[in-house]
Amino acid sequence: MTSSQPLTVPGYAHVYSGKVRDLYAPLDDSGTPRNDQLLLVASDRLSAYDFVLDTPIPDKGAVLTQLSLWWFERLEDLVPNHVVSTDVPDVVAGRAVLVKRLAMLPVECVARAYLTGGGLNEYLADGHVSGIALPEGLVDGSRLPEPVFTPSTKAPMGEHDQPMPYAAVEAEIGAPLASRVRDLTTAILARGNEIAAERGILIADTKVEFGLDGDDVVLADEVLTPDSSRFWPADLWEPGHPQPSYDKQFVREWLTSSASGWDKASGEAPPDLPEDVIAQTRAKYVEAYERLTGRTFS
Ligand SMILES: C[C@H](c1ccccc1)n1cc(-c2ncnc(N)c2C#N)cn1
Repeated sequence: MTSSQPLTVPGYAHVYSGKVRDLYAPLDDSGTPRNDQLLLVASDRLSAYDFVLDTPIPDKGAVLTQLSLWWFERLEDLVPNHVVSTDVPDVVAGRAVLVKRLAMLPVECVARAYLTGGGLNEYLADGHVSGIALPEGLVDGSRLPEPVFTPSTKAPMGEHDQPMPYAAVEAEIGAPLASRVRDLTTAILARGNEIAAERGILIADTKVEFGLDGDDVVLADEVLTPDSSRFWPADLWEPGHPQPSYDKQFVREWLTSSASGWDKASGEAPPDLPEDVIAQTRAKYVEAYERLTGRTFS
């Protein structure tokens, strides 16, 4: 199998591939794809600087899948989720989840507890983020008084999501649903930080996706993973400059060092990662999982 062809999963038909995850549909007895469930498969692929690196990070897919399942359990009092089963084919054991197929809302629901990235750029331009006025004097990494909802569009693969004014969310999905997903998104991040901070991790921001099951709003996709969120080591938090990434710092530092021979501005794909960077990055994913869940990754 070349890296460009999706994995064959017995009993499932490939539906879609994202940067680091793939979607499959279960087949019914006649071999026809069912329309009531999906299989979400997390790969070991890692995305950095808008490139999907050729070098996989062993067990990344499994660690992030198990972490997301742990968070779903801890968020069930806030919102139901789409998980149906973790009984999946051996070829994707531990890194796939059978989920209920939902009518997905066309909004990337982002909440920010700390100011950085695109939110910081918006703030520096006019003191607001997503149209919400923030206190003066904030800098890169500043903690916000409370999590802020900063939705964006669902851009096609390879393009960047665009900030979506709250009024546009209301126009798209209606005011009641917009209010519901805003409140849920900020509550999920607040809950995540309550738990993560006790374990030495700050979750600066997160992206969640919701779908509808009839009239019910259901939490979908993955939740509070280092792929959907910015994880920062709490002991290194220092507002005023870019914070080190909990999980991607080794990759970023090597890729931007002279050792890689890569020029980020060149537009060329990054080189393969050396074994030590792969091992260190794997260890950080496992460490984040074990610190947050208190479980041993196996
Ligand atoms: C963006 C994301 C994706 C995940 C994994 C790989 C590529 C894309 N995605 C999720 C759905 C989706 N559709 C219907 N029901 C659902 N429960 C879900 C979910 N989750 C569609 N796309």
